[in-house]
Amino acid sequence: MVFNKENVDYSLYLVTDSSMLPDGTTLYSQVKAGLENGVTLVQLREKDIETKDFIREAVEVQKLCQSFNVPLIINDRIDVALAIGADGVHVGQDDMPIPMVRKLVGPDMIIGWSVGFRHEVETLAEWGPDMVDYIGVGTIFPTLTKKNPKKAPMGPQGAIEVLNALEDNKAHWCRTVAIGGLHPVNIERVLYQCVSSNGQRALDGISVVSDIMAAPDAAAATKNLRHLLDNPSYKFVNLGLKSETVSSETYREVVGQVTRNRPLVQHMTNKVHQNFGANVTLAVGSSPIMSEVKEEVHELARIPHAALLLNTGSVAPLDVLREAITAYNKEKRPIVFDPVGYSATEARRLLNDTLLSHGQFTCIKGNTSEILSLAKLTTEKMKGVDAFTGQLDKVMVAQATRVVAYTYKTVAVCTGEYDFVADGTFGGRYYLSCGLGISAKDIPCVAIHNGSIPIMGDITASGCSLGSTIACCVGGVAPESNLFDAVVTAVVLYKTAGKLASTRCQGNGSFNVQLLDALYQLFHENCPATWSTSLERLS
Ligand SMILES: Nc1ncnc2c1ncn2[C@@H]1O[C@H](COP(=O)(O)OP(=O)(O)O)[C@@H](O)[C@H]1O
Ligand SMILES: Cc1ncsc1CCOP(=O)(O)O
Ligand SMILES: [Mg+2]
Repeated sequence: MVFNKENVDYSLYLVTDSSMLPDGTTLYSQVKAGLENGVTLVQLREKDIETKDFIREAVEVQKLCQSFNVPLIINDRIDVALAIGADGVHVGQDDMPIPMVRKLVGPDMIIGWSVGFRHEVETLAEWGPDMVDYIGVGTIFPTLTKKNPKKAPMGPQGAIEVLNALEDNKAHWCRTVAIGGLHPVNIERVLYQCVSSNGQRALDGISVVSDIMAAPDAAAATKNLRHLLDNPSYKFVNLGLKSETVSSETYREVVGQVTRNRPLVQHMTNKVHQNFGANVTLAVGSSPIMSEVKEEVHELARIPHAALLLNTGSVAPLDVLREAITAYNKEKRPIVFDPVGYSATEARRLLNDTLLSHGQFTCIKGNTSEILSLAKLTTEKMKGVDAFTGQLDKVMVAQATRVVAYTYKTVAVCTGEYDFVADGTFGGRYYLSCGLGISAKDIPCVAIHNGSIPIMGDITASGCSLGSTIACCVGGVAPESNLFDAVVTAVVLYKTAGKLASTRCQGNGSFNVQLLDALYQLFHENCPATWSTSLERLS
C-alpha cells in the first residue's frame, strides 16, 4: 500500500548515508532514532551497494517506516522502489527522465526531483501536477554528502528564486524541501529568509543527512532539529524586531542609550572611509576599532554592545569577512552591511552575494544604485561606487528598499536626497509551507528628508559614514530595544548633521570638518525635538 501523497509531511526529511555511521550504530538504529524523535520522511540513498543488499536493507527500513506511518523514498533506484513497493522515488537531473519514471511507477507513488534552476521549474510546470510531487531545492550550502556537486551552492537567495519560479509558473501542487549543507547553525536562517516574493510560499521542509546519520546521539540531534522547525522565531540579534512609529522621543532614548553604553564598533571597511569613519564613530559617542584580523573577530563580537560594520568598498579577504559574519551572528550582535559598488563589476556582485548568503544582516545600507541593483530592479551597471545621477522615481526607490528588506529579512536603508528605511524583519518569525501572506510592498517603510543637500553626495565616504552611525546606534541600544527605531534614529541624526554642516561649510574640504562637528554637537546635546529632518511613513 503506497502512502497517500496528499498527507506527506515534508518538514524533517532524513536522507540516509551509511558511510558516516558512528561506531556502535547502524543504519537501522540511526533511522529508528530519527523516526522516534520527529523525522517525517525518509530517503534511502545508497550509491555503492549490490542490488541484493540494497533490497534487503530497503525492506528492513520500509518495515520501520511503516511502523511510524512515515513514507519511504528510494533514491535513484526505480527498480528497487518497485520491487519493495516503496512509497516514492527521488531522482536527480541526470537520472531517468521524470515522464519515464512516472510511467514505470504509476500515479500513486511519490516522485521527488532535484531542482536548482528556474528552467527546471518551468519544465515540471509544463508536465503538470501528475509528474513531480516535490522538489529538493539546492544545494543551498556546500555539502560533503554530495561527492561531486554539479552546480555551485545557491544559498538562500537561490532557493527564493526557485520558490518564485514555482509561483510564477503556478506549480501550486509542488512541495519543496531545502537540500545541501543544512545544519542547526543555518536552518533557522534558511527557513526565515526563504519566502517567495509574493509572500505566498515558504519551504515545506528541510533535508538532513550528517546531523542525524553521523550523530553519536541521533535521538538528541533529531530532537534539536525538530525544535528548530516547531518554534518559528529566529533571534538572530538581541534587539527587538518590530517597527514602531518613531518620534523625537525615540531618538532621544536611542542617543541616551548609546551615550551610556558606548558601543564598540568594529569596522571592516575600505581605505577611503577608515579615518573619517573612526572619527564619525567617536563623534557619535562610540568606540571604533578598524580591524580585519580573523583571529580576533570572535573575541570582539563577545564584547558587550559590539557591532560590526562590514563595508565592501575595498575588500578584506573573503574568509576574514565570512568569519566576522559567523562571529557576530553567533553572538547575536548586529551587523551593518554596505555593499559598496554592488553592480559596478561582476566581481563585486559575486563577492557581495557570497557574503549575503553566508549570514544574517541586521541592516543593509546602500545608495540608490546599490539598492536598485540588489532589488534586481535595474540592470544598469554602476560607474564606480557613486549613485546614478539621473532623476529617479521616489516611489520606485522606496519599493526597491522594501524589496531588499523583504528579500534579506533585514532593515534596509537606501540613501539619497530622500533616505528610505524599510523593516523586513517580520519580528524574526519564519514559516513552513505557507509564506508570510504579505509581499514587499506591504512592509513598513519611512522616508527621511531635509531638503536637497547635494554636497552630502559629493564627498566620498559620506554613505560609508552613515553606516558607521547606524552601527553606533544598533550597537549602543540596550538588548531588546527596537532595531528599526535605532536605524531610523541614526539616519535622522546623520541627515540633520549634514544639513547643519552644509550651512556652515565653504566647500567639500570644510564640509567634512563641519559634518564631524555637527554630529558631535547634535549627539552630545541630544535635543532631537530641535532636529530639522522630517520623517514620513509611507503607505
Ligand atoms: N542630494 C542629497 N540631498 C540630501 N542628502 C543627500 C543627498 N545625496 C546624498 N545625501 C546623503 O548623503 C549620504 C550619502 O548618500 P549617498 O551619496 O547616496 O551614498 P554613497 O556615498 O554611498 O554613494 C546619505 O546620508 C544621504 O542621506
Ligand atoms: C571611492 C571608493 N572606492 C572604494 S570604496 C570608496 C568610498 C565609497 O564611499 P561612499 O559609498 O560613502 O561614497
Ligand atoms: Mg556608499
